[in-house]
This record gives sequence, C-alpha cells and structure tokens, in this order.
Amino acid sequence: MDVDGAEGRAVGEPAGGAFVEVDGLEKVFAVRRRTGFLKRERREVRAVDGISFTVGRGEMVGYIGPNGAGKSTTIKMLTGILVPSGGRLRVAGIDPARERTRLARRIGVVFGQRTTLWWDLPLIDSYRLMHRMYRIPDARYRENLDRLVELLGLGDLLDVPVRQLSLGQRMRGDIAAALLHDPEVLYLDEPTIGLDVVSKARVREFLREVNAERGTTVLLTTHDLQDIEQLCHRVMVIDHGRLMYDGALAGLHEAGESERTLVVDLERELPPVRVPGTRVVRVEGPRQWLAFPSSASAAPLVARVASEYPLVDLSVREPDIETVIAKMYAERSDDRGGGAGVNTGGAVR
Ligand SMILES: Nc1ncnc2c1ncn2[C@@H]1O[C@H](COP(=O)(O)OP(=O)(O)OP(=O)(O)O)[C@@H](O)[C@H]1O
Repeated sequence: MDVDGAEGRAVGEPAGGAFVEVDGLEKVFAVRRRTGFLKRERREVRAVDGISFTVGRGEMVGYIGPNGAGKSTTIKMLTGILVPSGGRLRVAGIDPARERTRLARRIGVVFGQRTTLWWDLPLIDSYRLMHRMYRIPDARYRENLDRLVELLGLGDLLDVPVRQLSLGQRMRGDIAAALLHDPEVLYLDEPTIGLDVVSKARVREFLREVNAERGTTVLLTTHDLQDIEQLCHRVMVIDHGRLMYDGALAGLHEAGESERTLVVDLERELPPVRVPGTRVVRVEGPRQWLAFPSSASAAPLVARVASEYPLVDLSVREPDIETVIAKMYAERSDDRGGGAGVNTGGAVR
C-alpha cells in the first residue's frame, strides 16, 4: 500500500513538515432565535474562535472537548464541507474549501454516528461504488480490499446489506470504506461510540496498525478518553471554540494542575490528619484520603505521616485523565465568567 498516496505530494505542500496547517481558524454561525410574536433576534455563535495548530505526517492526534466545543466544526472545515469565516487552512498544501474534490482523494472520514455506506446494499457493493467514485486503480483496489477485509474481519459480512449489520460490524465496514483509496489523513469522529469492549479493542488495534504500517496521519475526535490514552501521544483540547491545550498526553496532568492522593490506613479512627502540603478530602473509618499537588514528591509526606500517626498501610493514587480534563473544563468556564485570560498550561500557540 502506498504511504504517500496515489497522487504524491501536492504543489505547495511542505516537504516532511506539517501536513495539516491551521492558523487563526474561525467559524461564526449566524443563528436566528424567536424572541416573541413576529420578533426574531440574530445572534452569532463563534463555534471556532481563532485556533492554530499543525499536524505532521504520520502523527496520531486526539482532538477532544466537551459537547458544543467546536470539534465537528473544525473537522468539517478540514474536509471542505464548511467554509471558514476567517484564518488560514491547508491540508496537504490544499485549501479544502476551494478544492474539496481534489482533497477528497487524499482524506478519509469516519463519522461514528453516521454511515457513508449505502444502507440497502451489501457491504461489497458500497466498496465497488467507491472503487469507481475514487477511480482507484484495479490492482490497488483489490490489494487494499483484501488487506482491510482481513485486518477488520469483514470476510463473512461482505454480502450482508449494511442495514443488517450490528453497530460494531458497520463501524468496521465504515473504517474500511474510509481507507480503500489510500488516504493520507484519516479524520475519525467518535469511531468507537456505542461499541462493546471487544469491538473497541479491535478498532483501536486496527487504527494503531494503519498508523504504523501506512504512516496515515490520524486526527481522532472522541468522548472516550480511553481511545486517546491508548492511541495518541499528543492531544489537543478545545473548549468554547478555543484551543486550551496542545501537547503531550502526559502533560495534561500538569496543565490541569491535578492532584495525587495519598490513601492512609491508620490503626484506628482519628481526626483528619494534619500534614502541611496536603488536605484531607475523605475519611472513612480508619482510612483517610489526602490530596497533594501532582508536582510534589510523595516521599516526605509519607515520612511525616508515618512519624506522627499510627500508620498501618498506604498507597498513592494518580489522578485519572477524566478528572484532570473535567477540572480543566471547569477552570476554563470560571475564567470566562471572570473575564480572565485563557489558562492553557500547555503548548498552545
Ligand atoms: N450549522 C450550524 N448553525 C449554527 N450553529 C452551529 C452549527 N453547527 C454547529 N453550531 C454550533 O457551534 C458550536 C460548536 O458545535 P460543534 O458541533 O462543532 O461542537 P462539538 O465539539 O463537535 O460538539 P459534540 O461533542 O456535541 O459533537 C455549538 O454551539 C453548536 O451549537
């Protein structure tokens, strides 16, 4: 399979550099709201409010944010479905809104909530139609189809009408459809939504392989943070149309100013433990939970508790990513309420 795509590098595409370039991108929707009998109010929604990032060839990047943050709007602009209101956007050196058809041959899109397959046709017929639509050379089509069918376990499903497929089967069918024409970049919008644990694992494993084997650039939007944890080193967090974090997944913890927890089991029930640099967040019988900043070392705290209290056992718990991100969203909302600037903490440009 062809890592660099059938058409090679586009004119203007930076060599080996950024494959997706987004600079000050904006999308403003005008919405009309009925405010009374015959009265309408015109309001602007800044769905994407000046975001900038670049994605290199072969990168696999998570794009996350709460509902209504602007993720789908960004993806729609990247695919050329929506025209930006401002800013600059290039994918493989192509302006998506101006050359949507040319770009379509180089990108693959999977919307977990919708299918790109023909509902009443057997799966294989959708693939045959795509073979023609994308003008995929016969040999490459057959080679790709065989490989995708094998990797995604679609062999027994090819003659089944799409409407009869389970959600997990349909999703695998959609992922194959998005990759048949050797796209260089794959946009995935909730690719594991509604799937059981086994199907999720299968889809994730496959995406890892495609990224590693073909060097496909992947931009992954999801509410399932396990998708991100298992697939992406880099994550971008968007909220209210603005990028609030762009960096390593590991760095999110610092950006969210997260806390670790020291769980101590004492010999008996005692009043809350008092150790500087910690605060007791929960007490249950002789067990107490002490929160302390993730950046601080646990060793001196443990030593102090052990010397001053009748300690039986202890453990240190790392913050989970859900908690960290929920905290970031909450802090960001507070910032907006108070009119303060964006607290990014990450490598946002
Ligand atoms: N066609 C449209 N007309 C008006 N407003 C829109 C339109 N599309 C999106 N919006 C608004 O833009 C904002 C961003 O929406 P978007 O769908 O990009 O969010 P999202 O991050 O993908 O959310 P979700 O996780 O719920 O899918 C929301 O306030 C939404 O209501």
